[in-house]
Formats: sequence, structure tokens, C-alpha cells
Amino acid sequence: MHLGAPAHAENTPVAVADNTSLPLASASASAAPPATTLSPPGADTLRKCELSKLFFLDHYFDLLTYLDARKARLAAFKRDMAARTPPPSSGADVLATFEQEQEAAWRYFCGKERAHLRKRRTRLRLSNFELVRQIGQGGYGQVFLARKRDTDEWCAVKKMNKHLLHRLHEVQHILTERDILTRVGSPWLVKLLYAFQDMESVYLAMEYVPGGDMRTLLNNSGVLRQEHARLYVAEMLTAADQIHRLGYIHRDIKPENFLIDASGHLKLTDFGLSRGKLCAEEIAYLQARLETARQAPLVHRTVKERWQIYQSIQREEVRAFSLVGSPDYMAPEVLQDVGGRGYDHAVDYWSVGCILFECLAGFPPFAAASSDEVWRNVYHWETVLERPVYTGADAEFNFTDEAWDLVTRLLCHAPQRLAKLADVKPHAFFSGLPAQWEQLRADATNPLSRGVTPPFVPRVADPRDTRYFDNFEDPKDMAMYKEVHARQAAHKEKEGASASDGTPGAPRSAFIGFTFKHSGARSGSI
Ligand SMILES: Nc1ncnc2c1ncn2[C@@H]1O[C@H](COP(=O)(O)OP(=O)(O)OP(=O)(O)O)[C@@H](O)[C@H]1O
Repeated sequence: MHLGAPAHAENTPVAVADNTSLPLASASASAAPPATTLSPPGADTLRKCELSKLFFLDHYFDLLTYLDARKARLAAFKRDMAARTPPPSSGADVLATFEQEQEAAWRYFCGKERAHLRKRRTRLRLSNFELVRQIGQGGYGQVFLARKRDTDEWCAVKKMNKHLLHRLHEVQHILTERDILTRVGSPWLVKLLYAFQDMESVYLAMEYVPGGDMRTLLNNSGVLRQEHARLYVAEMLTAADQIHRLGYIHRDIKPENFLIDASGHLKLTDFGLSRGKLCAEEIAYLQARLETARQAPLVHRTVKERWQIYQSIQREEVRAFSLVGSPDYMAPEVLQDVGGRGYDHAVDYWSVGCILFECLAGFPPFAAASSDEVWRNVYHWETVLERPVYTGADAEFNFTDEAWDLVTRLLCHAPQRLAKLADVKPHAFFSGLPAQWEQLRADATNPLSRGVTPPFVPRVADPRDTRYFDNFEDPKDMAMYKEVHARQAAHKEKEGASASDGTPGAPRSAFIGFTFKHSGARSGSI
């Protein structure tokens, strides 16, 4: 109780989380002032609570480890000096020289300590990184391969324009991504090393994953052999399970979001859509898509037609962006439950089911000639989902019964869907994998091995080698991003117009709590 609080405060009813008022001392309850009930905290308040908790934990951990490291350095210095002390019988000039050396060493030691302190106090900024080259283009900014100048750490720096994020109502997504990335301690998920900002942009410096993404691997291989698909799908499910354990639904699982690390294993990234709730703009977007999907007649296409259409779209290689995740991999309940509250993590298992289908068939199950048609196919998924049957020389591409059975247990109504790792593992499709499942799990703490050797292990000559990424200096590669660039240019133009008519940009408070340094960077040598 507060020292200055009036005595009757002890009898004051207390509002508890479920809005029930409980009198602490019932005898004088009638004399007590009326109960003030608290409404449940909103998502923003909860996030701020969580951030403050993490901030203080982090702050004190950092402070204590820093002080320990500082004491240890001082003790080492003293030990070193004591070891060098000349015997007491030494002549006066030897002792005088030693004293001078001691003073010089102390000055040098103090100088280094001051430099450590300065470094701790400096704000992170882009100039602390050497941007080697662009390796990716997202809907809201670019990704660069970068080297942190003082620590020589290699990272992928994602740079996003604050005004664009604000204008597109994407601030919440990027904060979610930052929050998830800071909590990640799994080799199956991309780690965040640093997060920082300046007036124009926010930056996420993530661990650099050098082998490109699963989309490029699928485009280059056409279809995968079943044993390879089996391992990749097992890894995808393991990665999805890790994000579910953190209490999030990924909601945008697609081949582009699985990156291939130096040992050939997958890492899931892009957690921007993992927030449970949809914003008003996303709901409006989904409503419009749902209406179109409902009204337009379904176009019946054979499996072969769908394969051909998908191949020609892939040849055109235009990277498309969607506000609410990729429709090709989106579960129907996301499209139909526009409020975004009536579905759970099972939607991620649907997405992995679509990728499994694509690994074995060469096209995702609802592929179509236009995005409207894809949305329509997802809406009518029960009619559209078909087992591809090939004859003659192509018969080798037919799904095995186990593979098809797993597809239909992932691409089905949510209540019937396999949506737990423990339920998927015993499926016959994984019958060659039991030991490997165990290794995937058991080695989850060893980021390099993770048990099994994957079918493709990238070969990179040195850390600057970006051969598995698009070349952003090549006009041919750049053509793939014309849709994104046009969208960004249109927004920039609008931004210019609103700046001149006085419409406010992103408020400074929007990115509070964004800054982050991984623990190794703080408690290491500094
Ligand atoms: N940690 C990383 N290591 C290596 N490459 C990366 C990393 N993160 C992203 N990339 C590359 O940058 C590309 C774009 O990534 P980003 O997460 O910005 O975009 P996105 O998911 O396509 O878009 P959006 O931000 O609109 O969701 C990825 O497809 C990948 O090729």
C-alpha cells in the first residue's frame, strides 16, 4: 500500500482481470467508494507492457554483464602488472623505469575503457554497416547484404521507409516482425541481430542466410524427388511449429519465405503478417476479394493446363505482392473469415500442404492465369483440388498414395486437418524419416548440423558471394520487380502530394521501442 494512502483504502474493492469486483474486507464493503472496473488492456498496451518488461530485463542483464566484464578486465590488468613487478632488490633506475611503464600501461588501459564506454553509448546507424549490395526487394523496402564495420558480422539489412509504412498502415506489421525476431532462439527461424532507425527509415539487420530461397530452388528444379520433398516439408513443419510455440500464426508461409542456410537447411522468415488481427484496410481488401471470388464463375482447367499456365507465369517471373499473404498458399478460412478471428495456426499447415503439392507437381494446387482466378480457386477449393495424373513418359511424376493422402489431410476443412507436429510425424509419407525427425528435433540447438544432410548445399566462395540472389544491377532481373517498383513509385508520388498539402507523416512515437542489439553484441568484448 502507498504510504500516504488513507486507511480505508485497504477495504476498497479491487477490480480483477475478468471485471469482477472483489471486496478485500466485506464488513465495510457498503461504506467503500464504488468499484472502478478496468476494461481489458488493448493490443497496443499489452505490447508496450511486454516491451517494457523485456527492456528492463535486457537493460539489467546488459548492465550486470558489462560490469562483470569490466571488473574482469581490471583484475587481469592488475595481475599482469603484478607479474611484471621487478624484485625489491632492483636498483632505483630499474624501479623508476618500471613505474613509468606502469603509468603508461594504466593510461593505455583507461583509454581503452573510455573507448568501450563511448561505443556502448553510440546509437547504431546505417554508417556502422558497409552495404555490399542489394539482395532482395520487399513490398516496403530493400534488403542488402551488409557487414558491420566494427565486429565484422555479416548480415541482411532490411531497410523500410517510415512514411511508406505509415501510409500503407504497415507500422504494426513491422513492429510485429521486430518483436518476433527478437524473441527467436531457434535455428529454424531467422535471427535478428540489430534493429535501429533514423528520421527516414527503420532497419532490421538479420543474420544473413546465403543460399537463396525455396522459390528459386523450386524454379530451378521443376519438381522434387519424393525423398527430397519429404525432408524439406519436414523442415517446413518443424519451423512452423517453432513459431506456433511462440504463440504466433505465421499466415504467409510460401516458398519465398523459406531461406536456405549455408548447410542447406531451411529457415523461416518474414513474420510481418503474424499478428493475430487484421487491420481495416486488410479486411476491406479481403472482403473485395471474397466478393469477386463468390460472383465470378469457376473456370475449369485440366491439371496439364494449370501446369502450363504456371510454367509460363514463372518464366515471366514477376514477383507479386499481396496485402494479406499469398493467395496461392492461403487457407480458405482466411479468405472466408474476413474478421480474422475464427482461424488458428492450422492455416500454416494448409500452406505447407500447398508447398508439398507444388514440390511434387511443379505448380501449386490452385494456380491460375490471374490472381482473381487463384482467389476463386481457393474459394472453391473442394472442386478445384485434383490429384494430378500423368501417363506415358510423365508417369514418374504421379503422386504416390502416401503423398496424396498427406496432401488431402493438409488441404481439407480446418477441423479435420493435421495441424500438430505430433500428428503429422507418424504419417506414412514420412515413413522413411523417423530417425531424421528425431535428429531434426534433437539437433535443433546446433544451428550448423541439424542432423540430416539436405539434398542441396549452397556453395559460396566467400561472405560477399551472392550468387543465389537476384542481381539488382541486371535490368532482366529488375524486370521481375516492376509491379513492386510501380506500387512504390505511386505511393512516393502521393507522399509528395500529402507533404505539400500538410498531411502528417509517420508520427515519431510510432516506432518507440524499435531499437535492438543482440546480446552477443553487448556483453561480448565491450
Ligand atoms: N536474412 C536474410 N538473408 C538473406 N536474404 C534475405 C534475408 N531476408 C530477406 N532476404 C532476401 O530478401 C528478399 C525480400 O525479403 P523481405 O522479407 O523484405 O520481403 P518479402 O517477404 O518478399 O516482402 P514483404 O516485406 O513485402 O513481406 C527475400 O526474398 C530474400 O531473397
